[in-house]
Amino acid sequence: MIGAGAVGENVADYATRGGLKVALVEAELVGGECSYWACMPSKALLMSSTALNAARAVGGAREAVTGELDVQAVLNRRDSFTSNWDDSSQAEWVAGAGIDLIRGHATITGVREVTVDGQVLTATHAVAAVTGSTALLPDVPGLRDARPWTSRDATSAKVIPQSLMIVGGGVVAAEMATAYQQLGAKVTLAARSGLLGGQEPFAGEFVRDALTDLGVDLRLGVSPTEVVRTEHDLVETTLSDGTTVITDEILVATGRLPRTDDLGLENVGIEPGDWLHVDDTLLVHGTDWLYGVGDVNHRALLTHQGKYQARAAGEVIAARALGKPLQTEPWGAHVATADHAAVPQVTFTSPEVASVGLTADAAQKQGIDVRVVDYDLAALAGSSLKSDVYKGQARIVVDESRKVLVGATFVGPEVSDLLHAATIAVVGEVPIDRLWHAVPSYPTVSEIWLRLLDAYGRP
Ligand SMILES: Cc1cc2nc3c(=O)[nH]c(=O)nc-3n(C[C@H](O)[C@H](O)[C@H](O)COP(=O)(O)OP(=O)(O)OC[C@H]3O[C@@H](n4cnc5c(N)ncnc54)[C@H](O)[C@@H]3O)c2cc1C
Ligand SMILES: NC(=O)c1ccc[n+]([C@@H]2O[C@H](COP(=O)([O-])OP(=O)(O)OC[C@H]3O[C@@H](n4cnc5c(N)ncnc54)[C@H](O)[C@@H]3O)[C@@H](O)[C@H]2O)c1
Repeated sequence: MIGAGAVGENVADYATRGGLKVALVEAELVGGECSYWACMPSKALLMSSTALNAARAVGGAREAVTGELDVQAVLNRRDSFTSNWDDSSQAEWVAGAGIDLIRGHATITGVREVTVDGQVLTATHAVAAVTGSTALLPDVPGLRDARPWTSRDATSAKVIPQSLMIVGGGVVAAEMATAYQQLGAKVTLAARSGLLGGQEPFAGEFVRDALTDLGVDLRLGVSPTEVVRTEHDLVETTLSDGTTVITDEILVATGRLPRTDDLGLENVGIEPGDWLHVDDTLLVHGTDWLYGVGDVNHRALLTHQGKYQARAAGEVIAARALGKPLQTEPWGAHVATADHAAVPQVTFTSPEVASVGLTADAAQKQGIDVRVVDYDLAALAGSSLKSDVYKGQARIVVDESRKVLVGATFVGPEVSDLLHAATIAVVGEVPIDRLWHAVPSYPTVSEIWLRLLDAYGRP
C-alpha cells in the first residue's frame, strides 16, 4: 500500500484481516491529511464557535454567556486533536494491526514493484495507490510568489491573522471563512460563482446569508486576476471586477489535484499527474494488480467514503489473491456502489449543510421522474426548542416511478445528525409507504421526516 492516510490504513487493515501480508509506505505522517491538516483540525477550529452560538440561541443559557471565545484555547484544543502533528499513536495502531510500516517516498518502478529509498519491494498480488490529493493553486499572476496559504496552513496556523482573503466558494472556503471570521480575522471571500456549487441552491444561499451576518465580506462572481505580496508583508489581491483587497494572508481553496505526479506511474504506462481511473472494485483500468482508493480516484473526496472504498478494496484484493468468491454485483461486499448513488456529505458551516444522493437538478439530468418536497425546518416543535432563532430548510428528492428517495438535503444548526437516516432511506431504497412507519420521536428535529411525508401526501 502506498499512502497511510485514513484510507490507506483501512485498505491495509482489511487486506491483512483477509489473510494477506501487507507493507504500508508513508512519506509524511501516518493518518494523512484528515488527521493533521483537514477534517479534524478544521472541525476543531469550528466547534467552539458552534457551541457558543448554540448557547447564545437559547434563552436562559444566553444570559449565562458573559465572555467571548477564547481563541488560544481553541487553538490548543485543535493541537490536541492533531496530537501536535505527532503520528506515533497512529504508527502504533498500524503495528498492532500486524501491518509493516515503511517510512519514505514510494515510487512504482514496475508491475507489482515499488521502490522506497532504493529498497525494492515486490508484491505477490497487488499494489494500492492511496496517495490522496493536494491543494490546487490556480494560474493567477503573482499568486505563487505571494506565499499563499493552502488548507494545510489554514488548519495548522498558530496565530489568527487580522485579515484573511479566501479564494474559492467550495467546502474548504465556506468552512474556513466561518471559522476564521469567528476566531477574529476580518475575512473577505472571493468566489467565481455562488457558494457550495453542486449542492441544492438553497444550501449555498443559507450559507451566504449566514456568512454575511457574521461580517464576512463576500465577493461573488469574481476571481483574482493578480496577487502581490507587498514590501510590508501584506497581500494585495486584485479581483476581476477591478477592486483590490489588502489582507495579511491569502488562503487558496480552489479544489484539489491528485498526488500522482511523482508516483512513477509512467513506468507502468499510466499518465502521471492524473486522477486514477478505477472500476467499482477500485482496480485501475487496464491493470490487474494496481488499485486506486480514496481521494486519488476522484470518486468522492471525503474520508468516510474513502474508508468505505477501502473496505471493498482491502477485501477484494485478499479475495482475488486467495481465490475466494467475489461479490461484485451492485451493492456486493467487494464494490463501492454507494459512490454512484448515496455519498453523504456534511459542510460544518453555521448553519450546517448535510446532503446525500442526488440534488433535484442532478436527478432530472439523469432522466429520473423527479418530485421535490421542501419543508421549513424552523416550523417544528423540536427546532423551536433547540434554538430561539432557528433557521433551516429540508428537501427530499423522490423518484416518482419507484416511490423512493434518491436525495435529501438539510440546512440548519446540527442537521449533520439527521443525515444518516436519509442515507439509509436512499441506500435501502425504502418505499415511501414504508417510511410512514418509521416514527420520529417528539419533540425532535427528526420530526422533519413526518412533515416531509405529510407534504408529499398519504399513499
Ligand atoms: C480542509 C479540509 C477539510 C476536510 N474536511 C473533511 C471532513 O470534515 N470530512 C470528510 O469526510 N472529509 C474532509 N476532507 C477530505 C479528506 O481530508 C480527504 O477525503 C481524505 O483525507 C482522503 O484520504 P486519503 O487517505 O485518500 O488521502 P490522504 O489523507 O491525503 O493520505 C494520502 C497519504 O499518502 C501519502 N503519500 C502520497 N504520496 C506518497 C508516496 N509516493 N509515497 C508514500 N506516501 C505517499 C501522503 O503523505 C498521505 O499521508 C477535508 C479536506 C480538506 C482539505
Ligand atoms: N466537511 C467536509 O466534508 C469537507 C470539508 C472540506 C473539504 N472537503 C473535501 O475537500 C475537497 C476540496 O475542497 P475545496 O473547497 O478545495 O474544493 P471544491 O472543489 O469543493 O471547491 C472549489 C471552489 O473554488 C472555486 N474556484 C476554482 N477556481 C477559482 C478561481 N480561480 N477563482 C475563484 N474561485 C475559484 C470553484 O468555483 C469552487 O467553488 C472537496 O471536494 C470536499 O469533498 C470536505
